[in-house]
Amino acid sequence: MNPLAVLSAKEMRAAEQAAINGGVASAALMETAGKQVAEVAKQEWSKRPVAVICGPGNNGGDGFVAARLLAEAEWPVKVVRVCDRETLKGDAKLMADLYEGEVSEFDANALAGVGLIIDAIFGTGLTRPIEGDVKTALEAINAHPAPVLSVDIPSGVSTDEGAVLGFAIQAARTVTFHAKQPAHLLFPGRALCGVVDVVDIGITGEFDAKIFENHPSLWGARFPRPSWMGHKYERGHVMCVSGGPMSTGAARLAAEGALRIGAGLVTMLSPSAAAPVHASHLTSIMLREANTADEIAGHMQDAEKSNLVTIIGPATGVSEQTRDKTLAILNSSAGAVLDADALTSFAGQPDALFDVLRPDDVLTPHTGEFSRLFSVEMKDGGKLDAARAASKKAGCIVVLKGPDTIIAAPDGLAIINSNAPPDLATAGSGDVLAGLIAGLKAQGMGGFEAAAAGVWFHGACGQTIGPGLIAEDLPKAVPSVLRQLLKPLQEQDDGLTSQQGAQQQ
Ligand SMILES: NC(=O)C1=CN([C@@H]2O[C@H](COP(=O)(O)OP(=O)(O)OC[C@H]3O[C@@H](n4cnc5c(N)ncnc54)[C@H](OP(=O)(O)O)[C@@H]3O)[C@@H](O)[C@H]2O)[C@@H](O)CC1
Ligand SMILES: Nc1ncnc2c1ncn2[C@@H]1O[C@H](COP(=O)(O)OP(=O)(O)O)[C@@H](O)[C@H]1O
Ligand SMILES: [K+]
Repeated sequence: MNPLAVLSAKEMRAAEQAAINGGVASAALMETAGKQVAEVAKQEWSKRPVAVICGPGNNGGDGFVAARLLAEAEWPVKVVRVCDRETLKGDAKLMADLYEGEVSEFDANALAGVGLIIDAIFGTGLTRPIEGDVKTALEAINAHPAPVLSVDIPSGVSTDEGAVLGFAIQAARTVTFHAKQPAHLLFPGRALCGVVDVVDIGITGEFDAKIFENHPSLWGARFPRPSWMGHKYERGHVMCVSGGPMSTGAARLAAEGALRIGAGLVTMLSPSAAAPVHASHLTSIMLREANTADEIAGHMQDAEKSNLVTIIGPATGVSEQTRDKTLAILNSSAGAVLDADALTSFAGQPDALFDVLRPDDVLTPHTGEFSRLFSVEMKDGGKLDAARAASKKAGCIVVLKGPDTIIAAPDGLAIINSNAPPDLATAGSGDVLAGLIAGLKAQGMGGFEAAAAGVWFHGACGQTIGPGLIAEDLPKAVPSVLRQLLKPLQEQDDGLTSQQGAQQQ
């Protein structure tokens, strides 16, 4: 299975069942899961008194295995149950029976003197909000100074959404099995996991995953590189629609993003009143006047000369005019990246937009713009489903931005980004992202891959700059990230070329 695949709770159960159908005993899977938890505890912490807190299901079963193996390694172990003994069944009961030490019920003294807490209370089987005695136990765990190692997922976090159901454990580290689940990548779940270890427990076989964690190995093979004999017209053309004279910076940031990521030509389409402002700033980016939707449509005819992608939205203003200009782009043969005001201009009449979007067009809303356009209230943990549903509804690629940006395609495929530092939460950074995506799309990447690559690049540039980042820095960081990304790909190519040479000799 692709190591970047992200599985839902249902898919995890299906993968587990497929392994069992293939001849692996379910108790063997639990034994390996508990063993891996004990191994991580031993690797990460010195020997110390450990409390293993076990819940009523198989997550608790993993806890009993870890407790047995840590006790065998002569760790001082205390097992604490947060359920009635009678509720344990199947493999969890088997593992509880195999544990020979004392098991107590959770009370005020349960955590006295411990230096590590293993949270095996709830995993993928959490079905309702945490309350009552269980909540009291979780609160006591979070209030205790010892670090927490969570089994599979911090108890209280919903696997498929990453939302807190009532109350949740704050872990220092989380050991999960076979593949990550959405909650390991989506906030607030991601922050509650601490460091995530994905460990093998013997589940093999292919799985038709629909969700992936963003990484160059998903799209690196299609990442554009200039060819020896190439010229600028082969590297695509990005046009960027500017706002009025007092709102020109956002469009320039987008244009610079597109140029830096390798678009052969970038042209600013500016209202006449704003053209002198752009003229005093732009050098390698070309400038043309375009005041009306008809004039924008005229410029879109350049799509016949080279692969043209047009960005509209960054500081273009929320207006009927922006709506008409957007429709002019979508009714031409130019590709489109729609951001900010181009999206909000269709709030209240989204069908006028959805009716003309094409499958490869890209929308890049932040959660506010998303809520306005798709008329959904964003709630914690609802992001993945919301982005996938929106993509299907709009019939194009949707990039729902934030610390855990989702890239969704109408066929249900989705990528969750995980490399963006919080320094990116600064004015204009989203404008640069629109430019990066458009620049990659103009160079021939499909909308979904261009969006995933652009979002990853944006995060990598953010990391390169770090604290103090302003949006203007992002395009300048592109060359060093490009160098890092393309070097391993170049080495692969060189290896291939020398092998071919050796074969020919
Ligand atoms: N998939 C795999 O490959 C492998 C999975 N493995 C492990 O199995 C784990 C999943 O196990 P699981 O399905 O038994 O669910 P789990 O999370 O233990 O909890 C279910 C129990 O909690 C209860 N309950 C729920 N919500 C509650 C609440 N708010 N407050 C109170 N009670 C609540 C619920 O009760 P019910 O809803 O039925 O009333 C039920 O009794 C998975 O995370 C991993 O650790 C590994 O062993 C091996 C390979
Ligand atoms: N806390 C955060 N951590 C990481 N990235 C973030 C965070 N907040 C915002 N971002 C990223 O910063 C960019 C902000 O874009 P946007 O909200 O459109 O701002 P602007 O319109 O000012 O450009 C998006 O790419 C988003 O994913
Ligand atoms: K847990």
